[in-house]
Amino acid sequence: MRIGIIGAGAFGTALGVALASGGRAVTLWARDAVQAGVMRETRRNERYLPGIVLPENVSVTAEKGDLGASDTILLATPMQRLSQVIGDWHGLLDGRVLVGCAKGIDLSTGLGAVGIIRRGCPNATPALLTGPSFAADIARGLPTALTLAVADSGKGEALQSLLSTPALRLYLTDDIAGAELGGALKNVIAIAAGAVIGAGLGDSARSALVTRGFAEMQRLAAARGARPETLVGLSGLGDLILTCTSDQSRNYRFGLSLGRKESFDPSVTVEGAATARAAVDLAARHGVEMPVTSVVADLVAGRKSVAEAMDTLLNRPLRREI
Ligand SMILES: NC(=O)C1=CN([C@@H]2O[C@H](COP(=O)(O)OP(=O)(O)OC[C@H]3O[C@@H](n4cnc5c(N)ncnc54)[C@H](O)[C@@H]3O)[C@@H](O)[C@H]2O)C=CC1
Ligand SMILES: O=C(CO)COP(=O)(O)O
Repeated sequence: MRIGIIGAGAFGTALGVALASGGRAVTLWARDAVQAGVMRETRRNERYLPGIVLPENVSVTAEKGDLGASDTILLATPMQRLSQVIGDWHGLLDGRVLVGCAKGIDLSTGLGAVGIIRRGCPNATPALLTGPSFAADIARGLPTALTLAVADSGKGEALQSLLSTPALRLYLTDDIAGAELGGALKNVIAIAAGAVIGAGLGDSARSALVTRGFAEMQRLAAARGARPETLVGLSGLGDLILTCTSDQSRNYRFGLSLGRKESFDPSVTVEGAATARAAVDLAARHGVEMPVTSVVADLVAGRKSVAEAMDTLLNRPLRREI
């Protein structure tokens, strides 16, 4: 069975490498025919995943039809592009097993990856692959554990074995809302964590912010029907810890640049920037307080400086912890 992957960026390529190294045949689709050609020739993706060699059983293509042989297709494009990708590919995708790999909340609908897949491809079996994993770690075959969220547990188990390898260990859940929101909101908190460190406010401040940020992630997730235990699992707390503490994270590095008042390459995918805005809207709809997310949205939009954002948080009325 050939696994298809749409999106030959860092994560799509890394998953292709990991699955192929685990013995699966993979078709990796890149939207740029020139990039696909270079990848086929050099067996590398130097722009997005430098230093990694593509195994022979990864076939790189820019032809959509080449994905027709794959019953299971991973969607590895950024969140704010997913709706468009599903629209472009609708004829080929509907009815297949579609695994969303994007972390975020769609700005125009407030939906997560599974919600976008369900809306665009009602006859597909949607799933979400999320959790703590840097593309470079996965591609190097380092041990990684992720959450696979699938509503139908029978289909979920089949997919879990198909996408697990000796180094890539998938844990199954049917809590789609919890998995979607954990992965989406941790990126917003990672921007805040980076900003605090970048501005020189210290590790104690970062820990406070990450913990209070986690409290608001849990509040919004509960309001959206997620199970509390999902938020303390790999897709929530696990990914929050990783992203708020590692320079490998683009969201964290973007936060660092805000804190240091440095510029940041706008072509780099920073999912938490748009998701902060989307989460503020969602929180307002549910009457949930999200002060950290709200100041991140202000920071990203240039409405507040890091100093003003910290003042806003520190001047909130004192309250009980829980
Ligand atoms: N890089 C990482 O370590 C991880 C990334 N993710 C998630 O995976 C998703 C994708 O991220 P990355 O691969 O890292 O981003 P990236 O920036 O490395 O690559 C994005 C890819 O999507 C393609 N793309 C963009 N718009 C497209 C469109 N309309 N149609 C087709 N292809 C399009 C780009 O050409 C590029 O190949 C994000 O939601 C990210 O949060 C999840 C776990 C780890
Ligand atoms: O989702 C990730 C780690 O789990 C990747 O984080 P960044 O998108 O911040 O690089």
